[in-house]
Amino acid sequence: MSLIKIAKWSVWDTVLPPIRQPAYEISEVEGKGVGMVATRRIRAGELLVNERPVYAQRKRIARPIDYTDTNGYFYLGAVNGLAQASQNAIYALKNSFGPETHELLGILRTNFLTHDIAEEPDPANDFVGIFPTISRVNHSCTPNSNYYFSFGTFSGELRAIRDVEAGEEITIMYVNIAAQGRVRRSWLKEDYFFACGCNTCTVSDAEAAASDGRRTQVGRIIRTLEMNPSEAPLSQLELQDGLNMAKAEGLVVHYAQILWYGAARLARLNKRQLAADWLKRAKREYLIIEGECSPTSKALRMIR
Ligand SMILES: C[S@@+](CC[C@H](N)C(=O)[O-])C[C@H]1O[C@@H](n2cnc3c(N)ncnc32)[C@H](O)[C@@H]1O
Repeated sequence: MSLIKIAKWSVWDTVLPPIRQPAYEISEVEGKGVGMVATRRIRAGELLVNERPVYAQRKRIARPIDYTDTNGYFYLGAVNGLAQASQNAIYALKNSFGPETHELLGILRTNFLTHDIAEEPDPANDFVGIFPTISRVNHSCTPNSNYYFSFGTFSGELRAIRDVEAGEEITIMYVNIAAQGRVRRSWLKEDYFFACGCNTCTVSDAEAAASDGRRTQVGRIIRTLEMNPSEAPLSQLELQDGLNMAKAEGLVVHYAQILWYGAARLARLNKRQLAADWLKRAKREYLIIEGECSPTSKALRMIR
């Protein structure tokens, strides 16, 4: 994708819809730096933030060898060319990396969120960007909100995925939360430098083992479905179990994915009535997690 092509995107003429009733404040959250906290009751599906990235790049860039993590030159060159307001927004963000990493690079790596650069997402060509407000949202292994990148408006969107009470912290997932607790915590420590103390990570050993079992199952079912939903070697019972486990774990996004992909498998198994019911439910769930303009929500629009 060339820069000239990107500069000509009609999306730059679109004005992002204003958020009429702000629902949060950015304030200190004990042991986490700052975070986003609800200032009123929020309903599942409510759009909390929509913003364009102030900086974006390919996730993996080949760098000349004289550009190191310590001198940060490569990134300085790019960021120094941005408008002053964008630079200020970047430098105001948290840096969780130590002194061996250049400050700017530390800030970028602490706050990057992945986004798409084409209508059809290309996992082999991931892009990452800096979204000054959404970057303030902390992690939970059972988050109450979802970060979604809308290619149509080229903006990051933050939506509540369940009802949130005033005073509750707004959270998203930084890593694959269908992984086992031990694995999630090692990723979070390695990439974000914190020990996760969320409700899911601070239960008894017996509860943790049960949760790990359910999450592993949910992860396996989604990976199997994603490859080829209708031909996935999964029975109706396994799909139903996966759905129940996603629900029990509060994994709202995974729950929606099992409904959506699982419906194709159910149709292939000749469970047409159930498949139709799952599509109806998937439609409701995708409106909550991604809003009405996402490709999946659009595909589900005709479902009554
Ligand atoms: C993208 S920033 C989030 C906002 C950040 N708390 C701040 O003060 O700007 C990511 C960093 O926030 C902190 N963080 C995020 N989630 C956390 C959590 N659940 N517990 C402790 N620290 C967390 C870690 O320092 C992490 O590297």
